[in-house]
Amino acid sequence: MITVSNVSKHFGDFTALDDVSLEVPDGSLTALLGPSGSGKSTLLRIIGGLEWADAGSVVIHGDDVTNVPPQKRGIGFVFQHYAAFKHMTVRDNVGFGLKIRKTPKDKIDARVDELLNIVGLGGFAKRYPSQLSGGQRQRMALARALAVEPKVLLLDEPFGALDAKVRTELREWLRRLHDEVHVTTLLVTHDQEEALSIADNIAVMDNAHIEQVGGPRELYDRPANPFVMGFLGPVAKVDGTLVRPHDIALRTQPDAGTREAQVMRVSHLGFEVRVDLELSDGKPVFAQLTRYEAAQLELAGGDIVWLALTGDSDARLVSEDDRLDAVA
Ligand SMILES: Nc1ncnc2c1ncn2[C@@H]1O[C@H](COP(=O)(O)OP(=O)(O)OP(=O)(O)O)[C@@H](O)[C@H]1O
Repeated sequence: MITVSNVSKHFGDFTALDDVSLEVPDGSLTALLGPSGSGKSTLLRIIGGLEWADAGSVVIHGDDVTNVPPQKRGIGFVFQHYAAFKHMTVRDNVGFGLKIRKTPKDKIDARVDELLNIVGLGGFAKRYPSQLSGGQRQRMALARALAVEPKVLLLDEPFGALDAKVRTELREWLRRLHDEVHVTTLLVTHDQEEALSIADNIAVMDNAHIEQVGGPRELYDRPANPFVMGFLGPVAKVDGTLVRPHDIALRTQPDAGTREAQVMRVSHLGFEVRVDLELSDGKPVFAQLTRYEAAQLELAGGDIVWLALTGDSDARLVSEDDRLDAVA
């Protein structure tokens, strides 16, 4: 377990972390999720010892490491732009940490072979980093970080510089890798889909604070506040109630509790159909239907429909914040 207690960090008079506490369970893949500038990397770097906290403590597996230098914390790091040794082969890059720890050569070779197989680079040992794709390089970085058997793996947007398709492949690969090696992992990402799809546990950050910690489903279904709700998925606002647009049903007849609206536009997005509407007070709102629901309603621009809120009422929040009138 990593336990962060009451950590604060300032850069001049700017507050990057304000009294932040977090527990990362043993063996979990936990994501630090939040917008740019929310303090995710700063928190990760403080856990790793690359940055000092102004106040608070960091305990890793029972040891207070608050004043321990990074190389003595038992941590593996991977950053967005991985600094590989260009003049060394993949084998030597991955084995580097073991070599400087004076591990016998046969042991290094065996461990590097094992790791290269785990990260799917079995046939690449003799290549140089420049002969790898961006995704392969990041997998090499993971192998190198894992080589010294770290207690904790810290990943700062490890796939951030790769194109969307490779990023999706690598995130699934990371999840499988984690299921295999079980090392306690903290992943910084600003991508809610990435966090929801691979993390066991997500800490949502905003503005130097952790807003909520929970499993993906819990955060999506029971967000603690409008920020978490809006950051994890689309939100529609109907008369001060924030709902997921797929929790809005459209009816062709009024009923108790329904709300009249006019269809402005119907967009077919594959399985999903997005219906943009205008409420009678002129406020925009949108609903997400399945293509089957939409086909049954035969909606077209200009139609008058009635909105009903469906789904779990815990998944709704009440907010008078006008910035959330129509968040796409
Ligand atoms: N060394 C520094 N000196 C001054 N300000 C800094 C320093 N490092 C970070 N900051 C500021 O602290 C805030 C938090 O930065 P941090 O990198 O932790 O955010 P982040 O959530 O990881 O964002 P991103 O996703 O953009 O990396 C930012 O406003 C940043 O400008």
